[in-house]
Amino acid sequence: MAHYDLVIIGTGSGNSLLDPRFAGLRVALVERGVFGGTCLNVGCIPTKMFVHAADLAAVPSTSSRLGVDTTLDGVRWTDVRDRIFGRIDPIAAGGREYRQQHPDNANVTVYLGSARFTGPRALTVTPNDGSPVEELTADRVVLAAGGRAVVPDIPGLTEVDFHTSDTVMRLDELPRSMVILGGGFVAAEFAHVFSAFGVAVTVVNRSDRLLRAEDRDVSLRFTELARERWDVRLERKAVRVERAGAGVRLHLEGPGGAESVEADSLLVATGRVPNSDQLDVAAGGIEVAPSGHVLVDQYQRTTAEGVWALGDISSPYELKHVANHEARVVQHNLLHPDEPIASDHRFVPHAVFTSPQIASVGVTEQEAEERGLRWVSATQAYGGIAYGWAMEDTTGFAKVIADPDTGLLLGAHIIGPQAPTVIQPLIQAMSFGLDARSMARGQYWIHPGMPEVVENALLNLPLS
Ligand SMILES: Cc1cc2nc3c(=O)[nH]c(=O)nc-3n(C[C@H](O)[C@H](O)[C@H](O)COP(=O)(O)OP(=O)(O)OC[C@H]3O[C@@H](n4cnc5c(N)ncnc54)[C@H](O)[C@@H]3O)c2cc1C
Ligand SMILES: NC(=O)c1ccc[n+]([C@@H]2O[C@H](COP(=O)([O-])OP(=O)(O)OC[C@H]3O[C@@H](n4cnc5c(N)ncnc54)[C@H](O)[C@@H]3O)[C@@H](O)[C@H]2O)c1
Repeated sequence: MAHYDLVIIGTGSGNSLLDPRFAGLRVALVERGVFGGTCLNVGCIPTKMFVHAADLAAVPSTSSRLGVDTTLDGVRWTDVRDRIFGRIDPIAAGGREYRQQHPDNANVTVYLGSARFTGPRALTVTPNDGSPVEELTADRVVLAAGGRAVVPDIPGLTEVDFHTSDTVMRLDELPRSMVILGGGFVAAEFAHVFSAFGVAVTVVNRSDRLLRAEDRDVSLRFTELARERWDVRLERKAVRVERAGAGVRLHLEGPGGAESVEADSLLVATGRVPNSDQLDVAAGGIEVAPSGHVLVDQYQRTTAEGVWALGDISSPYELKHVANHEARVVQHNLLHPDEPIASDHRFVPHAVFTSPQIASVGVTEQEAEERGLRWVSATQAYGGIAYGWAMEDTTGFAKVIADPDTGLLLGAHIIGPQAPTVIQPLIQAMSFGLDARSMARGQYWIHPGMPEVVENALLNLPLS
């Protein structure tokens, strides 16, 4: 049995905890999969690299409106794929080698295997290479073991070849058609990527609109635009899956009765669950929410003494910038146990890198209503600002929500070009308590820049 000062489970955001300040501690780092975790290997980074390529491939579908006729001569899928993973895979391997071999990490032992609790701060690690199970104990443990894609219990699903976000980016060739089950982040981003590359995409969704968690107007606008690009089947329940030649057939039930949809490939994009069950955290005295997320306090401490958690295993946000923030909090609290700092989850933004892009921070109008807040809102179309004219944009808008008395921003929701970039000054204003009027009139806004959509939305607010 090996004893450590600190055991970290998971090398996504968990790997970023270690720096020279931990050199005096005996540390074990446990990883069962590819070093670097979800964001680097199968999440944010490769998806956005595919999205950028897809945006280029989509240019001909929009440029002729502006009098510029272009054509897409082809998408060399394997070149797109190999450029992306040719960049990412060496980073993952380099990260592992650095922890395993570099003198900076003389105090770090890397275990490549699956960790599981057997008692308070006591674990087994089952090595990936089949060597004997190791037992570890530690003074302190950090859970950074993330989550995994959910595979719903649909009859026949496990008998066909299907993909999740873990595998779909490494396809050998582009399919002619793809059915995507789900209507959230992953579905919206991959539907854009594959359809821009020429794949006929069908999206099957349970509810009556896509990206349902977004502001209602954003979700409705996105659904309307999605229906123009993809075969979108709403309010459908997948009841059975079967092979159809080399592809798959999904049997659906919906408002119009029974129907089926066939495609060369199937992408299951129905959410993620935390990996707390596979770690058997209960054996470590660690409590979880009904969703499986490990319960943490404001300092990222779990219910077990000496055990911290961060990122997707404990955070319902399931976003990398949240995991990074929480990792910095845990890092500080491990180094300075007598002066702990709290995580700040007040203004957590997110973006969906689909087409058009979507970004959001703070409450929606629906949430403001439910919470009984005093609020006003205003909207500005991209089409009403100069850069929107340049792009001939007819569908994008920015919505801001504010307290009518103080002018403090409560939320912002943008659908349109560069939404994740355009929203950033609003996140800053909310984070630093800048009111809408000061924000709009207390600074220059570059003319004619895209952020004028934000300036005008702010000026449109009916503040008292
Ligand atoms: C397709 C996709 C696209 C995404 N795009 C974005 C985006 O654009 N922006 C954004 O903010 N977020 C995005 N996310 C979410 C983001 O990737 C996650 O929020 C983030 O990676 C979580 O980091 P983490 O450190 O908590 O967990 P992870 O990065 O998942 O790391 C957990 C690690 O723990 C390991 N592990 C798990 N169980 C065990 C065990 N028992 N023993 C040993 N090791 C174990 C895993 O192998 C993994 O390497 C995306 C996610 C997906 C799936
Ligand atoms: N740009 C980003 O930040 C980004 C991109 C991708 C993923 N992510 C993260 O990854 C997480 C997972 O993404 P996701 O799209 O898989 O989840 P999601 O929660 O966004 O969407 C899941 C979708 O699947 C549907 N669904 C759930 N169970 C179903 C079932 N049994 N049958 C049919 N439909 C079902 C839901 O109605 C929903 O439409 C997200 O929570 C997000 O935080 C973030």
